Amino acid sequence: MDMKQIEMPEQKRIALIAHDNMKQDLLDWTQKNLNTLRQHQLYATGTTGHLLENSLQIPITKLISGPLGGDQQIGAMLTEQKIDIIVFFWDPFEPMPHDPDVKALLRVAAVWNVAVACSRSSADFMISSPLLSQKHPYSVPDYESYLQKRLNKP
Ligand SMILES: O=C(CO)COP(=O)(O)O
Repeated sequence: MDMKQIEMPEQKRIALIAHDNMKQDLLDWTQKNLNTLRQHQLYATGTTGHLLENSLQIPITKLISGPLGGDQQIGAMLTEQKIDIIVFFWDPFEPMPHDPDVKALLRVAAVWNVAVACSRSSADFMISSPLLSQKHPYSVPDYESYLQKRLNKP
């Protein structure tokens, strides 16, 4: 895959998502990191977003609830570079009706080189990174070049 360099803005677009058994963990983590998180733009799936907004008292752009397609909405945003970072505390012990959507989100995040933290420990490393408050050059698939190659195939 041909890649091209683009730049993440200083103010990151951060998606926050947690499955039901992990929501308290995400609430605790966001509370602890509120001063950092409030400097960025926050997005969340429906239920997670409402719980976080009530608890943190900061604005969060809420998408639809995960089982109804929220993971896919975030996945679509990744393809347009509208989300820079995902903190997703998914539940490793509980099968979900929308497991294919969760897998799809994690795959698209890998395709578009999006930073994903799936545990509290990785989220701690991410939130304390100096890159969080800086413009950050990184590479994403070069779609124009990808398309040209496909269209020029014999
Ligand atoms: O199910 C989810 C992610 O897969 C999260 O959805 P909710 O935030 O609506 O609970």
